[in-house]
Amino acid sequence: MEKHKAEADIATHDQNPYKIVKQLLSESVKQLGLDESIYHILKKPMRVMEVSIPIRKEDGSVENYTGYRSQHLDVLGPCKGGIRFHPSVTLDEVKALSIWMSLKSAIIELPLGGGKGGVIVNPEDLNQRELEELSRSYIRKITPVIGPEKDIPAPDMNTTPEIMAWMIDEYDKLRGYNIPGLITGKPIIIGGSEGRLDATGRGVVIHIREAANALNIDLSRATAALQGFGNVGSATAKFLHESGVKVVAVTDVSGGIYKEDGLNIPALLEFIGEGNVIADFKECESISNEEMFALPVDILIPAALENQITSETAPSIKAKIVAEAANGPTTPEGNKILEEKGTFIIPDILCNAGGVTVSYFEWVQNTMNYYWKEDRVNKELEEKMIAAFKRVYEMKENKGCEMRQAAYMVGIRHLVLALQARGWIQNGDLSKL
Ligand SMILES: NC(=O)C1=CN([C@@H]2O[C@H](COP(=O)(O)OP(=O)(O)OC[C@H]3O[C@@H](n4cnc5c(N)ncnc54)[C@H](O)[C@@H]3O)[C@@H](O)[C@H]2O)C=CC1
Ligand SMILES: O=C(O)CCC(=O)C(=O)O
Repeated sequence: MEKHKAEADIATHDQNPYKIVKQLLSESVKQLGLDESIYHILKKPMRVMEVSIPIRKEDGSVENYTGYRSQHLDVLGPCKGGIRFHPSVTLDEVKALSIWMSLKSAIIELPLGGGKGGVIVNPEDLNQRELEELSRSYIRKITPVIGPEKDIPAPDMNTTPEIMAWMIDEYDKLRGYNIPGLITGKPIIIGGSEGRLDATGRGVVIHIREAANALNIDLSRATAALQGFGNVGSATAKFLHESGVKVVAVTDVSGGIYKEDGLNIPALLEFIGEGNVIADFKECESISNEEMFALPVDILIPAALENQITSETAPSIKAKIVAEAANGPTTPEGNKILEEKGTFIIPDILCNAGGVTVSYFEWVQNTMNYYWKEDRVNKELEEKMIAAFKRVYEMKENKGCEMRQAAYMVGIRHLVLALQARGWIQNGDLSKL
């Protein structure tokens, strides 16, 4: 076991998500009164794979892309987590995302570990054939480390059910038979789950509702602004609108739109569903991310990238609730500023856990080869989200800390109990847990 101090190991974190998550792990291990060795166990993924993915482009040239798969810890069950296609993917980002997956599953008490994958690529630079080749080739390269009992990928930024279908098809070809439990977030016709597409956004809005109840905020009079209108952002907007919340601003990579008396969310969903971008939606004012963060709304939802709420953007934020639908949207400096203002933060590892929860249901259905109706999926999702919110909120109240520390402590507590049961921690004093 390494003996050096956690503080020295972390050094300055700037905006590196791996350093940020290590800092949070270290603080939470200390706050739980656990031995520092627990931090040293949790800080490192158990396995990381880097692959090269040469693709023949349409013009005959070959481009060699880099991909990763990080498996953090499988003491609770097989690793699980999405695959991201994005030009800013780094190994440290994928490692951090895999640690967040472990914590997320532990908070929800799913029998799953944490995994995450990524390829450094801008999918907009590829045509459909090249994208399919990249997806199939990536899965071929990581085949030795994945499987329904080892590590189960799923969608994340810029990856879709169609991409999941290519990936599982490639894996099935290599293995020689149909293995639906390999990947979740698949199209329903080949074993996907009802409700998975909307699950992350549905979960985000359940947590917003629980937070609003705790803060005595009437959602039918509340306003919201959203960064990101992809899988997570669009579903979040839909359920917010259905809950009576007035969504006044939305941004995506093309730009942003604002309407003081509320955007027409059903029309916007239809418009985006037809392949358009936010910036082209008519009869609204244009707005930048920075302007949107500063709006006098009740709820602010980052649902795109990491490191959006920073020392620069946080001071202008007026929202009472920040619901982190994205992974890692707030830097430690941004977080400190929000906490000082008394903003209620629903941390990513709790807020966006609806996705992996329904992915878990999909994997269960694949294993049983028996498929649930959407009502059952949504009901069981709701139960798990409410129970997880309660666990984190109670930890916050008991320890007198903020929601983020509470979520880390709930996740770490669950992981530590599994480590102890497996004999990794011999004589640990876990009585305070
Ligand atoms: N898909 C899922 O089930 C889950 C996703 N997440 C997280 O949610 C976040 C979003 O993921 P998805 O919706 O799946 O990705 P997506 O690829 O479907 O959508 C991403 C959205 O972010 C927008 N975006 C990109 N750069 C932007 C910028 N600079 N400013 C404003 N908007 C920008 C894109 O235009 C797009 O609307 C990520 O952090 C992801 O890790 C978390 C849990 C589950
Ligand atoms: O659905 C899954 O298995 C994972 C979703 C994911 O990547 C995430 O929660 O960040």
